[in-house]
This record gives sequence, C-alpha cells and structure tokens, in this order.
Amino acid sequence: MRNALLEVTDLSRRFGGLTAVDGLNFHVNDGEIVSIIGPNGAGKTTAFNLITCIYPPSAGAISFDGLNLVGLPLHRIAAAGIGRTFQNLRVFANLTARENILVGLTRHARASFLETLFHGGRFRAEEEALAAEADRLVALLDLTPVADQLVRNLPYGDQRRVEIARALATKPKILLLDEPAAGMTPPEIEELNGMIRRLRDELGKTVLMVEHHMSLVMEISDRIIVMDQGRKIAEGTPDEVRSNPLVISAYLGSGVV
Ligand SMILES: Nc1ncnc2c1ncn2[C@@H]1O[C@H](COP(=O)(O)OP(=O)(O)OP(=O)(O)O)[C@@H](O)[C@H]1O
Repeated sequence: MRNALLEVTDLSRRFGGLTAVDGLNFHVNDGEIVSIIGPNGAGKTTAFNLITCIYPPSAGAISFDGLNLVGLPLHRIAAAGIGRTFQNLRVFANLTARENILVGLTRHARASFLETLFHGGRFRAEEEALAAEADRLVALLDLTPVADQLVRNLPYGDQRRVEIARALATKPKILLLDEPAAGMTPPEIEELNGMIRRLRDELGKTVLMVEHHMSLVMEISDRIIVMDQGRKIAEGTPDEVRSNPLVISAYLGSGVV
C-alpha cells in the first residue's frame, strides 16, 4: 500500500454549466515533486483552489496527511501543513523581502499580548528566533543581496522567490506552486529549478506544481499528471508522458517536448 501524503479522489467542481474539474484522481507521495500540466482552461488552478479550500468541491474527497480537507475553513490550511503560491504573484510590494517573510513567520509566533507590550524575555527570545529563521529562508532562496529592498523594486524572478519564501515560512509539508516560472527569464528558471530541488532534498518538502514551462517540468518532476477539459488524461514519469500519444495530441504538440 503506497503512502500518499495528498490523495484526491473523484474530485469535481462545477461553475454553473461548466465542469472545470471532472472526476479527478491523483495522489502525491511524501517527498515527491509532482507537476500538473495541461492546456489553458484544463482545470489545473481550480484543482489547486479545491485542495487549498478556496472553494468547496461539487463532489469528491481530498485527504492530506490523514486529514479530510473538504469543508476545512480556508484559514486552517496553513496550520494543516499546506503552503501555496499563486499564478498572479501575491506579495506585499511595499515591504522588503525580509519583512514579507517575517509576515509569514509571525503567524506562528506565540508571545502573549502583555509580553509583547513589555518586550519581556519570551518576546525577545521569540523575536530573535524569528529573525534567525527569516535569515535562513532569505539565504535558502538566494535573496541575501536583496533582503532589505522593497519587493516592488525587485526583478520579477526575485519577487517570485520572495513569495515562495513566505509560503515556506508557515512550515508546510507540501508546497503548491502555481506557475512558478511564469514571467521568468531562462537564467531565473534555471535558478528556480535548483531551488525547488533544494526544497525537497535539503528541507524534505513535497512539491506539487502547476507549470507550463515544459523543460522545467520534464527536468524536475518525479511524476507528471496531465489534465485536459477537467479530466486526467495521462500520468507518469516525464519519459512516459513525453511519449504518450494522448498527451501529444491534447497538449504538447510534436516538437514541443
Ligand atoms: N471561479 C470561476 N467561475 C467560473 N468559471 C471558472 C472559475 N474558475 C475557473 N473557471 C473556469 O474553469 C475552467 C478551468 O479553469 P482553470 O483556471 O482551472 O484552468 P487552468 O488549467 O488553470 O488554466 P490556465 O493554464 O490558463 O491557468 C475554465 O474554463 C475557467 O474559465
């Protein structure tokens, strides 16, 4: 019996007459890097929104680390161990990179209001621990040279890494990355590739990624799930997916991969 961290079973979501996700089944094992690919409108982001409880499914089940996610309030997703980035970058543009990370970290801070008010011992110790953790994430995401710059002044690739660092600040077991390479230059994508590997290999994170950038997907994924019109049409290793005729006709096109 396999040991799935995330298990999606017969998942569907309708919007009026449109079935955006249609009977989707897949799993992600602990420590895997799994990508979901498919043409525009295939239902990939909707699947992410269902897993992160942004809206409920019309049918089906989602289980994560033994927890039933269906019906879980949105604010409990981070505490459940799920971190996420968004297709349209969500960062605080007028805060620095380090401050963005600290916002994620302080959600877990434990000092009481009175301790905070009087800046007592526990508060100070916690503040130092948060600063050290922010430094660690800054270094991990190669953000050290730009840590104290306002995010709105950073190149796009750096802004995306700030968003990933902020998602990591909540100490997720799984990180859902929605098109992390979108808008990045080829060298930035190369860096992203190494960084996602480090998240898995050095921090033990499991990664589920929606991505259109095929060479990144093919290089980095242990397994790929292919969606088209709400359904899963194929699943397998990069080599299996690359040579699957259904995938080629639905999405990839002969010369793309
Ligand atoms: N909140 C919503 N209300 C109505 N329709 C929606 C909603 N969200 C998504 N859809 C529709 O569901 C379908 C799947 O959209 P989704 O964004 O999940 O696709 P996608 O595979 O992520 O596409 P892309 O690669 O372009 O991001 C589309 O037809 C989309 O218009």
